[in-house]
Amino acid sequence: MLKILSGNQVKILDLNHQQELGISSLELMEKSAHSFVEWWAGQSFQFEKAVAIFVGSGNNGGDGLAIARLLSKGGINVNVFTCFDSEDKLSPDTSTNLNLLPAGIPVESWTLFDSSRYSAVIDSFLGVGLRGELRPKAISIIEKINSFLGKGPIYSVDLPSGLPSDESLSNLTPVVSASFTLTFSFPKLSLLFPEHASVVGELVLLDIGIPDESHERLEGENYYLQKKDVIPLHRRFHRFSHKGDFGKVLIWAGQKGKMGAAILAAKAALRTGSGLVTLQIPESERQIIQIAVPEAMCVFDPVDSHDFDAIALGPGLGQKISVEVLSSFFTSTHCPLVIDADGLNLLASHPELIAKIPKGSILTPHLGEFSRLFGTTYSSHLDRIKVGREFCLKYELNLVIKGANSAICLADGRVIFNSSGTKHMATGGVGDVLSGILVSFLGQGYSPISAVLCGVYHHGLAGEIAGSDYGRSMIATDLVEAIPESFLALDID
Ligand SMILES: NC(=O)C1=CN([C@@H]2O[C@H](COP(=O)(O)OP(=O)(O)OC[C@H]3O[C@@H](n4cnc5c(N)ncnc54)[C@H](OP(=O)(O)O)[C@@H]3O)[C@@H](O)[C@H]2O)[C@@H](O)CC1
Ligand SMILES: Nc1ncnc2c1ncn2[C@@H]1O[C@H](COP(=O)(O)OP(=O)(O)O)[C@@H](O)[C@H]1O
Ligand SMILES: [K+]
Repeated sequence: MLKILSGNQVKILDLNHQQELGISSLELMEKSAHSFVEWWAGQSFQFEKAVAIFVGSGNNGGDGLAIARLLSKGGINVNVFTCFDSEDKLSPDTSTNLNLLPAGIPVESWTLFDSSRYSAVIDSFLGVGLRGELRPKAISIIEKINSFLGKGPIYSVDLPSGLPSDESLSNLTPVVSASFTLTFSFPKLSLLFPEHASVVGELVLLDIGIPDESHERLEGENYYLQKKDVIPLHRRFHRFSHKGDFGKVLIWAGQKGKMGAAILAAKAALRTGSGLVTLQIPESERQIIQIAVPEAMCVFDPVDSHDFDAIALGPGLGQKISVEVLSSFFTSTHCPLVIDADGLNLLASHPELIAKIPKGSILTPHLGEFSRLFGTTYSSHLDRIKVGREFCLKYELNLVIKGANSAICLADGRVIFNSSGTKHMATGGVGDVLSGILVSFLGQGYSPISAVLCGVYHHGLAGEIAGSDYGRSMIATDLVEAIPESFLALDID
């Protein structure tokens, strides 16, 4: 899995890579620029006017100068705007790239930028080298770049200029507001925080040939989960596999008026491959379930949890369950649980129960549920992750902090950011689907860590697949129906 490094570690990563493979920093810069331009070529952009490229004096600026040269070579009209006072200040590779710039490309000071004369802007002013508070001139440059907002797309190279790589900012005014951020090698931590969504825009990760193992050798506990990581985590079944092998799961969900949550979770569990799905629901609501999900069975009284391989608790459940019932359920249950929605709200009201949750269980709060559970309204994702990580280590639980790039805090202390998903998933019931997927993997005998990684990844991928068909009209049911395609995409049968 790809380790997310800090901005400070990038230089060490580059140096190690140079020493091991004999690739110079200049060659790495060239690779970065090539990966940017290749992505650009794949987008088939058609711009009437020129592309403005803002370049700083560090290596981020060097990337921009190499990009300017390559785009110009490809027939694109580019104009370079320098954000430095004198060429003496340039990093060595940036200086080399300035000298390599073809004579025909206009090079002017950033102060001369007139936003009406360009179709697009490339922001390669500041990258991971930003340190401390922005200086007044840098703020003016960022404001100049942002004067282009509303006139066309802004493509930020590595990071939106002004955004520190590892911090959470409460005030985003002096940060470039990118339409796309194209980041090299690994996503910088701050690009994954919801509070920065408005400046990061669409996030694109560009491979520059540094293998995951080179990242792994450096310190850190944050990772980025991709398709290649989850494929080997899947269990393979054979010709003689029977429904018992695929697990018996219980979903304790639903109340009058909220049976949709139970239906979505049950369908998702079945589509993920569960052998047998049983719903624990109020008896008055049984007909809804038996008609909507004929494959599922129903029980109406508390059951013997030993009869199940995994149990999900919470979707649409309401909060009328007594603390005594919940406490004895946790104490008598030995299989791992998935706890979502009202299950989490009940825990928030009775935090003394947390210690009784079976080890390895998966809790899936969205940001609101997270704040309720941890008793404070968090505005910084960095704080959420820190608190979530300590919680998981203390109680040996796994926590999915849901949203774009859901952050998965594992019981072993790692924090894993998911790469799959789409904004079209922000619609009611999509979280219930996740509960069904997760309990299904647990029931199929996946370890809690494999279940949470496979589950969160498939959920996002199914969201992407359904989103590409339905766009903003996508509903949670579409995501359930896309689960089969997400297995096909990973070649899992
Ligand atoms: N493996 C990879 O990821 C690869 C990374 N590569 C690229 O290198 C980039 C990192 O380059 P880097 O280290 O040279 O730093 P960079 O972001 O250009 O910033 C330095 C500039 O910021 C300025 N500055 C700093 N603080 C400031 C402040 N508070 N307020 C105002 N200004 C401030 C500082 O000014 P100075 O303090 O020197 O006056 C200097 O001008 C990385 O993001 C990626 O794009 C690729 O080329 C190769 C592979
Ligand atoms: N913008 C987004 N990008 C990617 N995934 C998203 C986005 N918004 C929501 N999601 C995902 O959709 C699900 C929503 O869950 P939740 O808020 O519990 O919904 P509900 O309670 O309506 O079922 C989560 O898994 C979350 O990660
Ligand atoms: K930048």
